[in-house]
Amino acid sequence: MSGTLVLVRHGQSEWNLKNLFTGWRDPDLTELGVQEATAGAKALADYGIKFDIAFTSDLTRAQKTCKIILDGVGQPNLEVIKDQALNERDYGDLSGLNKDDARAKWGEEQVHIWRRSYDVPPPGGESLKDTGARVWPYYMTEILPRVLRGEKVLVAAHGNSLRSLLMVLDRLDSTKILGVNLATGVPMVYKLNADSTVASKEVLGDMSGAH
Ligand SMILES: O=C(O)[C@@H](CO)OP(=O)(O)O
Repeated sequence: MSGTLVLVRHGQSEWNLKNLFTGWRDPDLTELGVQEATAGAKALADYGIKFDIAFTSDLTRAQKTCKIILDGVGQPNLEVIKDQALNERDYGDLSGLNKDDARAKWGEEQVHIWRRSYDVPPPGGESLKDTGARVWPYYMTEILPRVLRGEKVLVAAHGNSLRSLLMVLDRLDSTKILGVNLATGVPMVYKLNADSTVASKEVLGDMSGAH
């Protein structure tokens, strides 16, 4: 067994609350989002983990979640690497639109395909496959080598950038990933084998309400 990889989706953002497609737009966390990140931090503190390094995206909601977690586990000064490779999937022309308005305009099924399918991009945006094409190489070159060296690594990122990583870690194919939703602020603790496969996965919280 080698190191530990902790993945966490940012807490609720202002645009999650307003039900808007967000993508690369940069809203802040809501008060609830701060509470969710704080609860995730407490779960990790209770778990007893001390990180060696943290990664986050170029977006405020993930960076703040990362900071809240590091403060909560007593590591406020830990090095944090920020990279847009971990950004949310770019929602293109849908960015800033209301998700219910989009359903009324294009239909429930089309919107679900844009939101959760593997390889159908929203107009002008990235599919999950496109997102993976930047997340996976970044994971392979920057994150995984540290885990394989035995480090404990935090990744605070986004629903879809993390879904693309889950396809690799949980061996989910393009059909199975369709039904996967991540709750905000709930840490997923992976222990990896030396060959980079998953030895164990523990979810520190409730994923059931995720949508
Ligand atoms: O709006 C977004 O960028 C994402 C995450 O909130 O939405 P979805 O759940 O549709 O992937």
